[in-house]
Amino acid sequence: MFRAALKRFQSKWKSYRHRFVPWVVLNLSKNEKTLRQVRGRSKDKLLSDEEVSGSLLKLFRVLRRSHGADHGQQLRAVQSHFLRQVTGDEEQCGGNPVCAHDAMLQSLGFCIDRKPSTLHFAGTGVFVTRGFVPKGATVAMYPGTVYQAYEPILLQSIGNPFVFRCIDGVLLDGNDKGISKMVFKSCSGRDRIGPFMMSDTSWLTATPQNPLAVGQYVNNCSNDWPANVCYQEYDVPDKFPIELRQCLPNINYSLDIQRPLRCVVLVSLRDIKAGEELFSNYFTIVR
Ligand SMILES: C[S@@+](CC[C@H](N)C(=O)[O-])C[C@H]1O[C@@H](n2cnc3c(N)ncnc32)[C@H](O)[C@@H]1O
Repeated sequence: MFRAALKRFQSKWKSYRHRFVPWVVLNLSKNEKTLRQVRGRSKDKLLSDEEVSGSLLKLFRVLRRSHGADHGQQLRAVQSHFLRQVTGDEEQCGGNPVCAHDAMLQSLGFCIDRKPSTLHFAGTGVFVTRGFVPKGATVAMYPGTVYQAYEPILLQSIGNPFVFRCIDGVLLDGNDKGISKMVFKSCSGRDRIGPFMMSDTSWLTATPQNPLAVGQYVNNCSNDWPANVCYQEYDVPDKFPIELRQCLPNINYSLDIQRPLRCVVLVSLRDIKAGEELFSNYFTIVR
């Protein structure tokens, strides 16, 4: 009898696609109405991988171009920073010489950023701060270390609400503190090809260079606040330009993984205006 109950539990558990394990255990019964159901894995993708690549490349190219301009501008930026301190004027974009948010607005037509959530006791959330997000846009990325289903993550996952699970069991640890942060930095320092880094570590700070990389802070929807974005897996294609991989906020935990890098993006389910908070669905059932 126990075995039958265990089997039933296992098959129900396996049908969940995305889950932040502690959250699901504690809240599933409260939020049954907000479950997202899809017919099969292939039906779950709202955007093709090519469309996701298209948006990322558009942003990354602008970011890299402005970064290239950085070197020439750095001295001027330091001078103007000093001047602003003297005159008391406010700096834009946390003091970055070139504003990542401007690059985002220019390339994607909107900006997102972290702010206290609209929901009580939900901590930080992610908001559209400028521009307009049309339905079916790549709105954010879920940063973090990528663990294959068979790799150990026990230590990093204890009390960690940022461990995201894909349907194939791949895990993304998007925690920007403690041991998770140390692991990401160490893997990122390890992987480089020639002069090129293979990932971006700035999502671990308050001012990510890739402003999309705040998706781990998107809160779960509720009955009053329906989901306006959903998660979608994106395997980085081989042809993704090597010099732009340094903008990707994901890295494999192990060096010798023989499959494309797994990223997860958030896609808008409807048009979203400036001022609105992003809400995803922490529970998706694949039937
Ligand atoms: C992936 S984190 C999201 C970021 C989180 N808000 C923060 O500030 O760190 C998931 C955690 O956010 C909180 N959270 C997410 N959605 C929520 C909601 N609808 N109501 C209350 N808390 C929520 C829960 O504490 C959950 O464990």
